[in-house]
Amino acid sequence: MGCSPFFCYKSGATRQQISTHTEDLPGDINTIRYTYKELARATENFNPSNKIGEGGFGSVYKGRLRNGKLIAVKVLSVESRQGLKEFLNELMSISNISHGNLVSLYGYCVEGNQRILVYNYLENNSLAQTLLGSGRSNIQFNWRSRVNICLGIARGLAYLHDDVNPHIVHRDIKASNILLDKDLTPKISDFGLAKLLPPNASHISTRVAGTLGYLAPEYAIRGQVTRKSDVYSFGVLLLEIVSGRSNTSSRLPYEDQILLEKFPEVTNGVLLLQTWMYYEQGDLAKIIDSSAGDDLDIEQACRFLKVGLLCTQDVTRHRPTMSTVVSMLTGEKDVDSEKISKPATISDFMDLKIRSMRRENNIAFASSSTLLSTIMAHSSPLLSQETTQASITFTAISERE
Ligand SMILES: Nc1ncnc2c1ncn2[C@@H]1O[C@H](COP(=O)(O)OP(=O)(O)OP(=O)(O)O)[C@@H](O)[C@H]1O
Repeated sequence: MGCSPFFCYKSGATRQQISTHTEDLPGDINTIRYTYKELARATENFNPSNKIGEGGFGSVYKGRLRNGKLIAVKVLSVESRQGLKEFLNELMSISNISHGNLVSLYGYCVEGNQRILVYNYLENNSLAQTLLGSGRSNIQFNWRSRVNICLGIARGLAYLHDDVNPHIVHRDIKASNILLDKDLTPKISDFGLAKLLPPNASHISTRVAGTLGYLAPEYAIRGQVTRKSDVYSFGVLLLEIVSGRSNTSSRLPYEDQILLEKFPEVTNGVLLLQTWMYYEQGDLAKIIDSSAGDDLDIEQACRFLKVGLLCTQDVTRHRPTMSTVVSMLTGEKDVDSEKISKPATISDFMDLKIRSMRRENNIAFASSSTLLSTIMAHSSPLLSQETTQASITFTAISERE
């Protein structure tokens, strides 16, 4: 494990102190600085045919360096101020750490308005586009490969949480941030929202960011970042990998429509509640992806699902640490079923909030935008417009009503 001057706070710089002006870039970033010309050459002038993705940060291009190495070049969109902050954040979060289940940052480029990150190129795209995508991928995720993916992500997160000093909370663990190499080894990517936990701090308060469906409720409500908020997101991801379904998908198989009758307020967290429902009925195997392959080990898959339920418990101390999760996934440690109760979903909170606001204000919301702005005005100051993904669901709730 690397311990950079930044991570040990020897540089005296904290994330908050670093301004977003180019000239104030921290000098102790332990990685290669590329010229814009080099990266333009590698990507054939950022040719659209080399574009492999688009995220909140900007566009991602595939490229080849002069030494033949394939790279992924992430170009920050110029107008994105928030992205600029994330650029510095990502750079500092991962430039000095390395683990087999984290993407490797090769370097960066800062020239004029340009801010670019350069990673190793991962051949098999993200879990969101392959396992959970709409049938465009021809990768077969048999059970063995899913076990390796779940374990790899758990190990990568345990490393960030326990082995790096200060500890890192990723804050945006989700299927589109898990990239796969040619052997389907998972690599955690996108450290734009990562937070460094100061030594001895149990949590830090922050503006809420992240992605709906994976957000731990206490983080969404109070903006408190702890390692347990990542554990929650990991739990959701674990259920998605075993079931092959997205937690936020509104497209449910016909036989599962009953779930929406049972929990009519739910617009996301569907998979979580579905898993809980089958767990209560003693029929957990029903949620396992039917295309998990001939090598499926049903007992192991059910254990993974129980770990997912444990990770998404409402009470944070009932969620295991990531190193315990690793032990439970490998079978070294038993899963304590007695600790499993109904998982928490952010929908519980939003529905409650809407109802209590209605009671308080006696209002019928005229439109989704009125609803959204009223919620924002009444919410904890930590809940902000930055929570763009959450906004979508606020809207969805109001439209359904
Ligand atoms: N190192 C890489 N190797 C191969 N493809 C990559 C790499 N990094 C990113 N990509 C591709 O680019 C896409 C966009 O990545 P990016 O991290 O910018 O956004 P995202 O995680 O999909 O979305 P958001 O920024 O909203 O969280 C990924 O889904 C993936 O397809």
